[in-house]
Amino acid sequence: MTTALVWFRRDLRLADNPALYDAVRQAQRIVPVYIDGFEAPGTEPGGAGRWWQHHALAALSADLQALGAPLLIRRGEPLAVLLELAQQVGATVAVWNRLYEPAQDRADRRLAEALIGDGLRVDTFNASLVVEPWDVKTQTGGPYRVYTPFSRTVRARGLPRAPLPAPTRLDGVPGLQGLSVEDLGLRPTIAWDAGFAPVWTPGERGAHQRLERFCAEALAGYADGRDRPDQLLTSMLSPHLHFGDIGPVQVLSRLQRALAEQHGAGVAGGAEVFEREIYWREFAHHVLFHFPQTPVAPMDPRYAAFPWREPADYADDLRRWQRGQTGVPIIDAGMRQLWTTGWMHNRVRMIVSSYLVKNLLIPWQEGAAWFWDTLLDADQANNTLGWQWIAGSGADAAPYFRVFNPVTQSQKFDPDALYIQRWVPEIARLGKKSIHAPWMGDPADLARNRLQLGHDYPMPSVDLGESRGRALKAFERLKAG
Ligand SMILES: Cc1cc2nc3c(=O)[nH]c(=O)nc-3n(C[C@H](O)[C@H](O)[C@H](O)COP(=O)(O)OP(=O)(O)OC[C@H]3O[C@@H](n4cnc5c(N)ncnc54)[C@H](O)[C@@H]3O)c2cc1C
Repeated sequence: MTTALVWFRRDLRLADNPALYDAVRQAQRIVPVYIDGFEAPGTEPGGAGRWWQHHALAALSADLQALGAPLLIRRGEPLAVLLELAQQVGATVAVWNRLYEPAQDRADRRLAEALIGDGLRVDTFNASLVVEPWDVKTQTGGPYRVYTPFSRTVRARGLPRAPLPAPTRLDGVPGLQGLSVEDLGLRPTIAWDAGFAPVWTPGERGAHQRLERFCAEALAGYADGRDRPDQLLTSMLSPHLHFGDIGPVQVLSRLQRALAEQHGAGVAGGAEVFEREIYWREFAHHVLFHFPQTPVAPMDPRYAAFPWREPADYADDLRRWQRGQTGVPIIDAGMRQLWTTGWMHNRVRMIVSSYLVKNLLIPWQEGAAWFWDTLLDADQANNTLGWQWIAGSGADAAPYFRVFNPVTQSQKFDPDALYIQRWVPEIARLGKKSIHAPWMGDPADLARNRLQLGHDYPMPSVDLGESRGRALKAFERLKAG
């Protein structure tokens, strides 16, 4: 009788899980295992991510229990844990799904070699990308640095497989002792997570509910509405994709079905744009894998000399940005949405990051670190790509002279100020002319609402025009060398 260890990591699902699928085909007994703290240095989840991990693990654990092979949770060095467990249950096979952060990939390859050296058979699979980073190359044989040719090549290949079914039963090994999800202490001790549960259902079922809602209610309006933070037109699948509650092959296959079942230009256009976003995620993983220094250093080395402000000088501005107290309503709305729900709309992520990096001249790494701790979808590939894109130093980045004007962005993408009203209640009653930029607002409107700037709501610490000019000069000096 063959016994296989199935090592779960960021593939917290039963359906379309190639490692689990393979194990069920080649072994009679399955031991699903999760190893606390398996992450390579630099990829450990932040506070919000740990909350998600807790709940997604609890959901997976219940589902595995129902199938007959409970999730065994252990703690320690993966090599020691897997070897000890293999010996304990007489396993001859270990399987897992690959991860692509460079440090994790290196650690996994070393681990596989060591396990094979100890006589185990090791099989690893792709569960979380359409195309693995080493599977596509430019015509000259190097990695892609530009999104459009990357996505053209990858999309032309189509999906690598149809989604795999979930097992209907599993034969486990009875009597194994492990930790409970609760023992891992993943939930915050200070209750800053109260706003997460009303919005999110981590785990496989929650992911499919999101996807179904998106196809039924949002897909047709996605192409036009995805930039509107006041509307619920994006999928909100990002944390589910990060933790592998669902995989991109499942998402794109469902999209194809929606296209076949629903008709109309809206759906076709929405599916086209949505698919492109999924391929931005693929691109981010490709770039991170081939440019492993990018989570901490600019991809374009010229930017290493960028004249950022010094920490002692920017500490106060950084704190105001983090707390949603900058005095610029769309920025504060976004930062408060992030703190409360663990997620921020993509358009607003671009606006708040541009403000931090360009208007405040604070290094993008500070923003990336805050996002890492507070985003439920914090993902080294996507977060790095997003921040370097905004800073102008990354792959296929926004040109350095593109400085988002938070006021015009706010007027354009939150035209009725519903998003601001929701997240910045202290100014919610201001009229349309004042609410996007109270410091330039109608004094009578402010007085009518008994709103004293600097007292009831902050004054911005920088002038938007001047700070934009300061950033452009700094970028020009850098370019001139
Ligand atoms: C500064 C900055 C930091 C970011 N940090 C992260 C992060 O840590 N984790 C993260 O998942 N996304 C990050 N993004 C990308 C994007 O904002 C989110 O993926 C998106 O807002 C998630 O919402 P959604 O699932 O409703 O997206 P949808 O619009 O429904 O898109 C579907 C999926 O496509 C992928 N996607 C969409 N936009 C992007 C993008 N620009 N880059 C890469 N993948 C994308 C996501 O997996 C997303 O779930 C960041 C963007 C910026 C500007």
